[in-house]
Formats: sequence, structure tokens, C-alpha cells
Amino acid sequence: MSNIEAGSASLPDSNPSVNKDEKELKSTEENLEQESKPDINKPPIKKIKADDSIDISDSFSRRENKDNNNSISSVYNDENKKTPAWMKSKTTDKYDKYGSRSTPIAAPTAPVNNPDERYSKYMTGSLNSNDRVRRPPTETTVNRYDKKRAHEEVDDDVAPYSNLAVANPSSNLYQTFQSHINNKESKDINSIVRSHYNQRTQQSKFQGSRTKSPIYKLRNFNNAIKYILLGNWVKHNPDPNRPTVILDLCCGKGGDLNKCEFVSVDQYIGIDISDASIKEAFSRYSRNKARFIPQTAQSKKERDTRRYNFEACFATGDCFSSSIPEILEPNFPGIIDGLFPVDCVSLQFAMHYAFETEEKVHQLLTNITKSLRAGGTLIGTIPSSDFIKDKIVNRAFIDEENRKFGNDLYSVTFHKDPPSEGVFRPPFGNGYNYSLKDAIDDVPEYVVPFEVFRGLCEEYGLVLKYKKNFIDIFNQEIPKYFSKLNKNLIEGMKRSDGKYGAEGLEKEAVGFYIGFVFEKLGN
Ligand SMILES: C[S@@+](CC[C@H](N)C(=O)[O-])C[C@H]1O[C@@H](n2cnc3c(N)ncnc32)[C@H](O)[C@@H]1O
Repeated sequence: MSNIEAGSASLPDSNPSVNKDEKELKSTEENLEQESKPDINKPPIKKIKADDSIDISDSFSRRENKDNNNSISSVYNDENKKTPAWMKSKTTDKYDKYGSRSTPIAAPTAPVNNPDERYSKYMTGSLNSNDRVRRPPTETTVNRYDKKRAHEEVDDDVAPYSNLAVANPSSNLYQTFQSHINNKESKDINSIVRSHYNQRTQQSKFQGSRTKSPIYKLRNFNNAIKYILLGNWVKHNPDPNRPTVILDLCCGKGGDLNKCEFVSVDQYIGIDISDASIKEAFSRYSRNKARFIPQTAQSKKERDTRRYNFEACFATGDCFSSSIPEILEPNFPGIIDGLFPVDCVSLQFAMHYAFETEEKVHQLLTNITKSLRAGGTLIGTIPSSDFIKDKIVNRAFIDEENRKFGNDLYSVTFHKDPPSEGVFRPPFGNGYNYSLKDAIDDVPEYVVPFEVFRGLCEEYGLVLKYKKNFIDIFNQEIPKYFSKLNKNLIEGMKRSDGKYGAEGLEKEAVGFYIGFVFEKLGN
């Protein structure tokens, strides 16, 4: 493609080399939802209860299995037990009961029970997370977490309905998102984030057509970037008898489900701290799930690409303070044995919340490295610390006194005076409030100094494979993806000059972000 500019490209008229799958690429999220009908012939995935409390039954707890001499298929498990996971009929049956998989789960052949010595410190050591995994599930963090939050912010979560100017969802007006969080200053980041995303999920149902959003193009651009990153870096399981599994940490409303179909995963696991988002993600998945999930190699080739041909499960939880088994096992007993290690961990637009404290980052990295198989990938998007540094060094503030940079679409307001050379020490807890019109309303985030993050990743056996800012990703990859991406998505990135990509205020707003990929070391 010759006429690509920074953040833009022209759409070729046709591409004869497009294969069937590419041509039939799924409808946009909106189309997909419109076309879909609930699948009444399949056993339902375990439903998240209406109040989102977790239905924990002792009879399904992993503790009950302790005499089974069950084996371990992931680094989360007890290394002394060697029986293959597929022999654990009891656990497998229990897992099937929840409808998340309809066939027995085969054990991975990778020697995950013999972790590379180099990584033993985080696989079994200092964080002692295996001990945590064996804790009785009746006292899970998820459970405690839900009880705790029952006392918090009920008003904040409900408030948005009353604040909406548009009462009639069929109105032509578009109501731009605004959150209403009381006493924000006195609240911790989790409370603010949860309330914010709960409100956003609720309001989005009443805002009007998303094509009218002031950031419609920007959203399409960001979605295109995620298609590209996942498309290039999700590595299918090398064992044809194993499902390809993606763990979507901080999954939000399930906005990346389409992308998971795009990369043909077999199983999706989504976790988010916002219960409203998880409910929405679950309902989106249920509406669009294929009638029959392909089980054989041949049927996988014939996927109905307008629907989700993968199994999925969703859970509410704090990915930065709890271990993955603590979050998942109470809802899906046996899931760790059955589906872990996974092939990909996706972490989109969320890690900046973890950089509040070093402990949170360590918990997150423990979760990631323990979840991934060797050769599996961590794929993420975060604000660029280089971009932030440039703004500081060049004093490119729109409000010097309030330490604020940005434009009419987005803004960053530092909590304290940033260091004049733009290098934050210590690297954690360097807060700023972020706003993005119609999406994020003055929510605290934390600078992610990328080199610090990269160094920590190496300690956890994750090596950097790719890092680029969004504009460069788009420019370099979009020629390959024009024919693959949905037409509406592409058209939704059309610029005023007829080319495709970001321009003006949007271009600076998307330029704030980078995409990265790490690979888990080992054999
Ligand atoms: C900007 S949204 C991104 C959602 C989704 N990944 C996407 O790309 O569309 C950030 C998400 O991170 C979630 N989040 C923030 N802190 C979290 C935590 N500690 N544990 C789990 N989810 C968290 C929020 O609830 C929100 O859904």
C-alpha cells in the first residue's frame, strides 16, 4: 500500500487473495448483537447471579477433592501430585456440569510440573501463592470481596440512571457519558474504578447509537489496534488435542469477544472488578454464542464466523490483589486443572491501575506468569511513559498550574508536580487523573514506566517481543489487516481527507498508548 501516512491508510478496492474466513469476517459488535439470538439448545454457562454474589457450593469445592490424588496441569497446582488431569473424572465432570466445556479436558503435555529452576522463585516461592491456592474455597477472596463491597458505593452504582438527561433510549440524541461518584477524594482506586465502570456499563444502555459518540472513530481505531495485536500474537496451542485458551484480565464488558473469534480461540476466560461489566460481557457472549461449538479439527474449519464458536466463562474479581485460582475456582471448580496454563493473557487498557503499588504489580505478574504456558503470550495496551515524559520535558501543559496536558478529547492531570526530567522514582504510585470524552471521567491511573515494567517481567520469565505506539502499529500493520477487518470498523476510521486512520485531536489521544507483547520463557 503506497499512500499510508502517519496514522492513516487508504482502503484498497478489493483484495483477491482474501480467503473465505477473512471475507466473512464477523459483523461489527453492533451487527453481531443484532443478528444473534439466544441459544436455547445448549446447556447454559453457569450464570452470574443477579446480585453478582458468587454461588459457592461446598460440594463443588476443590477442597473436597483433596483425597483424589489429582494431578496437576498447571503451575498453580501442587507439584507433588502427578496424575494427569484427564484422569480426574470427578473434577472434569464437575467442570462439565457448569457447561463451560462439553468435552473432557485433556491434560497438557508440557512439563509444567517441573518448572525451570530459574523461575522457581515465583512459581513456588516467595509469594507462596500455591498455599493460597489450596485455601478452602469457602473463604475465597471473591466471596469476601463481594461481602465487602456490599457496604460500598451502592448509591454511586445506581446514581447514573437518575442523572441521565435522555430518558428515552430511542431518542435521536446521544447522551455523552458522565460518571457521578460521591466523595471521590476519600475513596480508594478500586472503589472509584469499580463505580466508574459499573456506571459506564449501565449508562451505555441508554446513551443512544454508539456511532454518534464523539469518540466513535477513536474507539474503532483502538479496536483495530487490538485486532492487530491479538491477530499477530495469539499463539494457538501446539498440541492439537488441547484447546487454545485466552485469559482476558480486566475484560470490561467483553468488547474483545469478537476479536477472540477473529483469532479462533476455543475458550475464553474473562475477569473484571466491575460486576456490571461482567454481567454485560456474559450477556453479550450468550446472545452471540454459536449453536454448536466446533469440537473437531474439521468442524473448527467451518466455524460460523458471525457467532462465537468458543466456550467462555466470566468472573468478578480483583486481578491485582487476588490470585487467579482464588477468583476462578469458586465459580468454576477444576478450571485450573482443565484449562491452565493458557495460551494468551490479554490485558487491555488496564495495567495502569495496577501501578498504584509494587505489591499489585507483583500480584498481577504472578497471575500472568503462572497462567501462561511456555511460549504463550502476554498482549497488552497501556499509556506510554515515553509520551508522558515528552509532555513533561517539553512543558506541553494546557494548564501549567494544574499540571495538566491533553486536548478537548482527553486529558491527564498529575496528582503532584511531575519530575522535570519525566522519570518517575520510585516507579509506583505516580498518579494522575485521566479523562477521555464519553468514556473515562477523571479516573485515577498510574504512570507505567515501561523499562521498569520490562525489567520486572524478565524476573517473572516474560521476555519482551514487541512494543510500539499505536500510530506506528496502525501504519505498519493496517495494510495486512484492511482485507481482514470488518467493513464497518474500517469505515468507522475514515478521515476527513478520505483516508483511514486517526487525525487531529483523536490522533494525539490514541498516540498516548502503546501495545506490547511478552512471551513466557521455557519449553
Ligand atoms: C479501560 S477498561 C478496559 C476494558 C477492556 N479490557 C477493553 O479493552 O475494552 C479498564 C477495565 O479494567 C478493569 N479493572 C480495573 N482495575 C481492575 C482490577 N484490579 N481487577 C480487575 N479489573 C480491573 C475495569 O473495571 C475496566 O473494566
